[in-house]
Amino acid sequence: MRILADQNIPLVDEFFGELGEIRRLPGREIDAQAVAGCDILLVRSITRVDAALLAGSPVRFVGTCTIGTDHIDLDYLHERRIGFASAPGCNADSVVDYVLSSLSMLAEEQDCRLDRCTIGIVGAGNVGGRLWRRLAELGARCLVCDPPRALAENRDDFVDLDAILGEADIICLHTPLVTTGDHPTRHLLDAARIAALRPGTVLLNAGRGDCLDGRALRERLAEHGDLYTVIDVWEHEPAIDEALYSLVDIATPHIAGYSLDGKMRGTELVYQAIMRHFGLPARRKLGQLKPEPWLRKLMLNGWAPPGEALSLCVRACYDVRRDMVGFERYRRRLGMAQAFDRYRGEYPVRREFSTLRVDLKKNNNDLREALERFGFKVRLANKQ
Ligand SMILES: NC(=O)C1=CN([C@@H]2O[C@H](COP(=O)(O)OP(=O)(O)OC[C@H]3O[C@@H](n4cnc5c(N)ncnc54)[C@H](O)[C@@H]3O)[C@@H](O)[C@H]2O)C=CC1
Ligand SMILES: O=C(O)C(=O)[C@H](O)COP(=O)(O)O
Repeated sequence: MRILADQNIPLVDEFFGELGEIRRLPGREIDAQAVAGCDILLVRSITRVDAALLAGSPVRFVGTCTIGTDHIDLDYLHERRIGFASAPGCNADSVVDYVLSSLSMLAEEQDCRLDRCTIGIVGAGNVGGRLWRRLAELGARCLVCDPPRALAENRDDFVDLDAILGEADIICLHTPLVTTGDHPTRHLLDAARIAALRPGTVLLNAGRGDCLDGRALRERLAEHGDLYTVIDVWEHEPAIDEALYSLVDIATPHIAGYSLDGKMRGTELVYQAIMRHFGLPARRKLGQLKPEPWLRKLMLNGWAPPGEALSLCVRACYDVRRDMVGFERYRRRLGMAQAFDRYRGEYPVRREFSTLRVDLKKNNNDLREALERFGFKVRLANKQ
């Protein structure tokens, strides 16, 4: 079989080498000519997969090593009986780590505590659901909006979006981009809702750029400057609105899910789906291929102050400031659009919180619980 893969997908040789010949291209260069001679197409979110790309090609299977599928014309694949797989949940923990790193940083700057905040979560799937669990365990009050789940599961513990806008100190957007049906998300946060945000609200978007009206946000920030914003996903990536970028507190180039663990898990999930589709045994396992993290453990004294020790572990494992500063450095050198893609292509290795083990020399329940709630593994060293 002939396989064409986005060059930013890790472990392609290791997982797919046995299936045939592999060719790699930058995602934005995958065009109709490139797919003309391939049976399996492996993409990430920047390649639009539709009739314009695939008509007349021999492609029999499309895999996207991402959670989002808004770049894929699923109806077209279905009509043409082209097999398809995405990688649900693959990098959900990485996005949650990104959110916790960003919120911890803001909490530190503003001298406030997350467990005393009301946090609105919009979209409670793999990402929002896991964030909800971790924040609720931390003691934060969470208001969660997910109308499709509220309807399907007949639950009454969800609230509507406007209630969140009026009450939450922090609002985290984790919705997919949906343009049809009863619950579309394009400009879910539109000009009216952005105007309704209370001064001082922290607004974070790590879903899709189009879920939020960027122009309205830019106008509010330019006129009032009264929100804290964390924006990872943007309209018109990679040529994003520079004026908005310059007003945002934490601005990153769509890397919330970019841990090595999340990306490799995405490859493995698509590999498993392809082997199932073609009736072949899936012998390769990610466990055999994943490198050891370079920071495997930290040792803390039991009397470490929980707040400080927690933010030290967060920063040691993943400090969102690294990406803000790194992206800005690229932007100055290359200009926005090129910097956006290049930073992602050359993304430094990042590991999930769950890869870091924290050894506590003496038990300290508050610290142990806080670390575990953030996703770190904790071991009591004096019990070994
Ligand atoms: N910034 C990044 O690097 C990443 C971004 N993403 C984005 O995050 C999105 C969510 O990821 P998952 O949670 O894994 O997806 P998921 O499919 O598990 O969950 C999405 C949730 O959003 C809900 N939803 C749909 N329409 C809604 C609406 N109008 N209002 C409120 N909730 C609504 C769904 O019912 C579902 O529970 C992805 O579709 C992708 O676009 C995902 C991974 C990385
Ligand atoms: O998984 C998703 O959905 C994402 O948004 C990806 O993490 C984005 O990565 P790329 O597909 O743009 O490399």
